Amino acid sequence: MINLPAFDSLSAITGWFDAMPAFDKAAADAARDRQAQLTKPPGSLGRLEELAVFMAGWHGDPRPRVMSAQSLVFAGNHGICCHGVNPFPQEVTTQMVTNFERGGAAINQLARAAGATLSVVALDLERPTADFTTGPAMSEEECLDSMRHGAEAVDPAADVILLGEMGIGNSTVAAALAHACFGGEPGDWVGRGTGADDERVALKSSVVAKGRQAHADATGLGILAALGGREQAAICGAVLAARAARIPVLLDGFICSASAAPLYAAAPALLDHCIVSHASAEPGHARLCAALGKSPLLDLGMALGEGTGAALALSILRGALECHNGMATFAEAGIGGA
Ligand SMILES: O=C(O)c1ccc[n+]([C@@H]2O[C@H](COP(=O)([O-])O)[C@@H](O)[C@H]2O)c1
Ligand SMILES: Cc1cc2nc[nH]c2cc1C
Repeated sequence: MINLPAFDSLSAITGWFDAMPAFDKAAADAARDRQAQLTKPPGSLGRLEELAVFMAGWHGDPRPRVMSAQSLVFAGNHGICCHGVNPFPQEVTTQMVTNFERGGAAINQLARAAGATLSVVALDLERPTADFTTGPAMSEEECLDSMRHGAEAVDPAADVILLGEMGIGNSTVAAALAHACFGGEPGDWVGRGTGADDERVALKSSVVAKGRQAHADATGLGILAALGGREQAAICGAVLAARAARIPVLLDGFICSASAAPLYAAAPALLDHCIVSHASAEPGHARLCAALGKSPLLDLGMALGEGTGAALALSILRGALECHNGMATFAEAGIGGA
């Protein structure tokens, strides 16, 4: 398990932030130097070059490798489903967890294809969070407990962590988190999720507006407890644990990015070791990525969740590191530089 102080209170967690490991600039500079010597025109591997430098800085190693990749899917249920924000019934969360366990979901195929292990963590599915329009979704203790579960699930031996989620109704939760962290109108963050029609989209906006009204004073990790769900809290715990162990993180789509937003609201540098793996088809994701200062790696028109975009991004990351470590330099290949 990764060594972190006890998850005693949300304010105590905020106190850890300054002591979290930072990017190793010397290792990143050495990786950048190597990129300049590889047998290609400078910059011609585009984002792959940035990925290699990013991995070097977080691993503290100019020649970073991905020997072990862990995909983590957190599942939770949500009190706001009582408003009818979800086209699919809430039981689908548990049914999909069974599907993950039997190997039948998209993430099973994509994690295997990308060479990642898959761990699924179901968080108290029989006991949905509370309806955030009338009170906090989670008590501080409930929120801390889910953060702890998320942190404990991270494999300290992993070289990269892929985060994903499953939770019927959580596109409304994600919109509420993004709205509370970054402002704007509820409609800026609400989308169709698993297939809401226009009427249901309008209902989702009104639920998000009521949630914000009910928790207007919430800031930072207080937003996570007030408006989030257990899988969102677990994602935050996993992001913190990965950071403590210098393990880079691939965040999945809209829901996963919004889940991490309260950490950004508490201290923007806390997401420096995270990459947004793909641009979700949910319309609020572009705005959310801009607010987080992240540029998604892929854009495949996907909006599934489960960590599917993160699994696909792992293959890109592997390609980047194969080039970084395996290519010859101009000197080695006897090719004249520019
Ligand atoms: O992360 C995304 O980009 C994303 C976009 C739309 C839907 N989802 C998934 O769909 C579920 C939430 O949708 P809904 O309609 O029930 O709020 C949840 O299980 C998410 O994993 C995920
Ligand atoms: C079937 C189904 C699969 C999912 N995977 C992630 N969210 C989902 C939502 C539904 C409804």
